[in-house]
Amino acid sequence: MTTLHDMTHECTMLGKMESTACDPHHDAPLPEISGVSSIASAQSESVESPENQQLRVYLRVRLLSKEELTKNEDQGCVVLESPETVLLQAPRGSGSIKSSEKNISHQRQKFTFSQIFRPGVTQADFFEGTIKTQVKELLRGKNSLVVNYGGTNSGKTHTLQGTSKDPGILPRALRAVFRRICGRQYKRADLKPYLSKDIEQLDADQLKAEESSKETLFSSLQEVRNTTKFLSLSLSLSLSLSLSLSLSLSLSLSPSPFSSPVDRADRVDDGVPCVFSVWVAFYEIYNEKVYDLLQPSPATKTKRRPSLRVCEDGAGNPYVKDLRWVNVLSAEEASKILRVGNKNLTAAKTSQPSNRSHSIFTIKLLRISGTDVQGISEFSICDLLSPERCSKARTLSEGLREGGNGKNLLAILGKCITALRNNQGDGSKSSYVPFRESKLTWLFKGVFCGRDQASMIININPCASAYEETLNVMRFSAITKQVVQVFQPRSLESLAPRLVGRNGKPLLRNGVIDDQAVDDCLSEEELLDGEDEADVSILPQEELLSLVESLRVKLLAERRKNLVQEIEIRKEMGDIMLQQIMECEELHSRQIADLKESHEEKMTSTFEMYKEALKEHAYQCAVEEQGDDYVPVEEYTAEQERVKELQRRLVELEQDCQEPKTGSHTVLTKENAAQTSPHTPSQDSADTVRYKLLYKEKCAVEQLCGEKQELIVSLESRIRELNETLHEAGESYMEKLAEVKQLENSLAYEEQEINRIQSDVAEKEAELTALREELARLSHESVGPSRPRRGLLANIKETVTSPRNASLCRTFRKSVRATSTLRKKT
Ligand SMILES: Nc1ncnc2c1ncn2[C@@H]1O[C@H](COP(=O)(O)OP(=O)(O)OP(=O)(O)O)[C@@H](O)[C@H]1O
Repeated sequence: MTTLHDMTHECTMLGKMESTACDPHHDAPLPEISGVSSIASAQSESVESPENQQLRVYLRVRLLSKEELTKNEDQGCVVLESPETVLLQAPRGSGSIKSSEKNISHQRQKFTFSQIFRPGVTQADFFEGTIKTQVKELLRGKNSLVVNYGGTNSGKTHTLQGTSKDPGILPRALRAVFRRICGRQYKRADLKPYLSKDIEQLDADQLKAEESSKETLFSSLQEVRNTTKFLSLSLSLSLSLSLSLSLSLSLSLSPSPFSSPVDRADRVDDGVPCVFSVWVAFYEIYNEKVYDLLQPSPATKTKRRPSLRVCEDGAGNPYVKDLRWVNVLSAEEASKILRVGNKNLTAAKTSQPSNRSHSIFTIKLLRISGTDVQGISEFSICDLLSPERCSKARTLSEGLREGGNGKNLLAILGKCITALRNNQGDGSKSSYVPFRESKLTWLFKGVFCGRDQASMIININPCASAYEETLNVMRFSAITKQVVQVFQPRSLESLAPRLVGRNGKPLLRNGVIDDQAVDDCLSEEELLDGEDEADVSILPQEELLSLVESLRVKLLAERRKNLVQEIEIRKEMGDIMLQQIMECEELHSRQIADLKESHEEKMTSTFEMYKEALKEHAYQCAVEEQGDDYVPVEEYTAEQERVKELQRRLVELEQDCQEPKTGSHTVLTKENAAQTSPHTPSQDSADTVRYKLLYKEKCAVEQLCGEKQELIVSLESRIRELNETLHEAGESYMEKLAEVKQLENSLAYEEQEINRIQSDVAEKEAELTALREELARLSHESVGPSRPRRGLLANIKETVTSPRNASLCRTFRKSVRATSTLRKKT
């Protein structure tokens, strides 16, 4: 019962892990069981030092075909900057360019990867650089997952399966496994994987059935029939070989790429005397339903393929119930299984064209020592459906079923990875990792709990026409790249596989058959089967019956306990999810209210702005229409006020004017009345005095008004006179101004004249000086015998002495004098 208790405890631990994902700072030691084998302790060494490593994401860029090159698909959309960095550049005319014309950063996006493989990389180099280490780890007992992802026509199949001449990573992984276990293969298929981490021991009948079903599976392959002769020949040869020679049989059966000589260094040699058994399974997840690809497709289209359930074992490890596991003895056999699965996959696709799915190929490796299974490890390769196909594949009803319920696998995968990344951020947060939302994430929850290794291969197509899809794929991969995987210490209980009977109860303990466990197994069988219970009753052993009874009670109690725990866990998860949903809802409603408020404010201010603009526009239009006749509103209002004031004053004045008349009239009337009606004398005299006073006042006011009127008239006439004078003065000023202008013009003219004359004078003076100099020279020459003057000299003499020239000089002097006088005047 110790084992049962430990399992329950671990189940609770897993439950916690599930709701909060893994806590990288969780150091609490997990329960251990005593008496573990050497393999288990070897594993515990690595357990003690958890290894943190980033989820490795590899990028492979597909080679462009000749056809694509002629279609000008190579527009440099994918630029490999370094072995880790790639730059995506939107091609001309793409949607990205159009939508981000203003934002250059949208046109060029950079992504980093663990490693980038150039288009020309060989399949062998790609395998060596990516998952080879994971395959090695499989042989050391570690579970791992490889996710192959990419857009349509991006080379996913080429990367995963390749061709017979140039195989992809999956055939190479199978080959590597068989190469490494070469010579240490467990040839019998009597130890079979059961549930998630357990082993079922097959009896002779089961073994026969297993072998015949494998035969049937292989015979379903068309090509197997074609090569039967060759295989039977090889098999007969192999049977005649000794055991050591038969180790290389798998290689001799393999096609050329698999026939390389066995590398001894590659073999597992850890000093532990154990052998290995390899089992494979191939299944697909389509529309959240799991289908076994090793089960033949139904013959008729109307018949549906049976779907399988995903369950969890007692330790909380998920597994596909009733999945077919096939024992393979060579890489060639494993490849055949792959081909059978592919065939069924294609058949399913043909029957339903939209039926595209995520397919998973799993290798389970059993490490056997004697009759004891020492360890079991798993290596899965998942081929994810391309994002475009994913959306195309979903019809309306499927979309409602899948998308409407938030069951889009890629979205969930993204959510799980994001939650895992958040949890690994600073360790303070613990987001809920929703791996149960999809079958795929549930099946590989070990990865999300940080127990198992994982890597991702991203395939991209560098064609310009595939740019948008490539960008989406890269964005998805960008989430995964940031995840740091933290390998949690595992309980040794979970590491040690258990040999179980048909009922799933462990039959082995520390390598020897546990009689008690076998008894328990039988008893449980009886518990579950009423008919068998009747058989027990005929057994003579009373003790056995009482033991059975007590075990039944205990089993019931345990089941109830498990159920309560499950309910509690579910409730806790439900509460957390509800809380998160409510928080999200509250946050969203608050955001919506804020947005509404701000939008309303913006709308009001915009409305006011438009109102003002409209008013201004109307005003401008009115001004333009009215032209000179336009009177501003303010002026018009002021004018109206003035008119009102004048009217009021007019009324007052009229009243003022009427009152005295009425008064005098009243006086007169009263005087008449005094004559006619009998009044008291004192009253009459007071009234008379008052009226007289009023009359006097009225006369004084009238006189004052008259005077003022005269004054106004005289002032007005004065103003008129002054205006006239001003007008006259203005006119004379204008005249004077015109005269001044005229004078200025004439002065300017005179000045021009003077300047001209001055320049003439200067010229003449220069001429005169030259003549004088000439004269002096001539007079100097004339000291000698006088010679008759000729030409110019004779003329100069005449010019100097002639009276006409003397008068010219005088005129010149006069004009100079006049000029200087005029200058003085101005
Ligand atoms: N690295 C490569 N080198 C050369 N050719 C390649 C490479 N990768 C893919 N191809 C070729 O490109 C074509 C498409 O590849 P593949 O069928 O593997 O794409 P896919 O992503 O699986 O397509 P699908 O969308 O149908 O799933 C094939 O003709 C394949 O041979």
